[in-house]
Amino acid sequence: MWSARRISVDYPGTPVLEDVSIDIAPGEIVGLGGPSGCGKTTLARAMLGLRAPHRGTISLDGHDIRSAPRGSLAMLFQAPRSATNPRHTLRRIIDEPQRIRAPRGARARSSIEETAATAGLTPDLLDRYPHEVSDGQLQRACLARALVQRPRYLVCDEATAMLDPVTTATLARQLVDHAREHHMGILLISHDIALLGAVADRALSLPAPGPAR
Ligand SMILES: Nc1ncnc2c1ncn2[C@@H]1O[C@H](COP(=O)(O)OP(=O)(O)OP(=O)(O)O)[C@@H](O)[C@H]1O
Repeated sequence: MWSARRISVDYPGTPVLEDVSIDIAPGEIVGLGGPSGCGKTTLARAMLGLRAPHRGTISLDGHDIRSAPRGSLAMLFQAPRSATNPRHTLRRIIDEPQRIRAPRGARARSSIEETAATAGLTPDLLDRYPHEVSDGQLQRACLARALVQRPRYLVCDEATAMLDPVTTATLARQLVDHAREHHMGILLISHDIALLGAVADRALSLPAPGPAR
């Protein structure tokens, strides 16, 4: 179980999250909505251990998130072009987490092809550079990069916002299938209520920012 328990997070001079709790079980897809600026990305960053709450705890299987094994959590961002190196092929982009952990090796190579296929990428695209593929194809490479280490939990932060509805639906379906098969929990952040309704097991909403909070 991946949990935030009664967390509060501030940026200097800006209280963002106040007493927020959330649990995500293995294989569960939890939607997170709410108006712009309400703190969805901030909650995701806290859940990933990238921003410490000033109150409350974040844990993975009951242990503090800071001791989570490397590769157990992954994140898929909104804009693939700003999340990838334009000088690297898609193959190298997908391989990046493994290159950091275990340089070279046949096992890594074969899992790239496999993971790319899971993310809906055909092998002929793997030797292309980001400027030679569409946004949707590049986002699939980012998804493959996120999945290549078999994370136990994944955050998707508006990850389909720049894709057309058909590509979004296909990508979401592939992601859900993967999550079910590998018992991977997903925190799915989106403004798209229809997407959350179609894909999430349940959805939460953060309140609007403002003095009333
Ligand atoms: N690094 C930062 N420093 C200071 N304030 C920040 C920082 N990052 C975000 N904020 C502020 O925190 C609040 C919540 O931002 P956050 O990005 O978490 O909201 P969000 O719900 O994800 O918004 P959106 O739906 O527009 O992406 C906003 O008021 C934002 O301006």
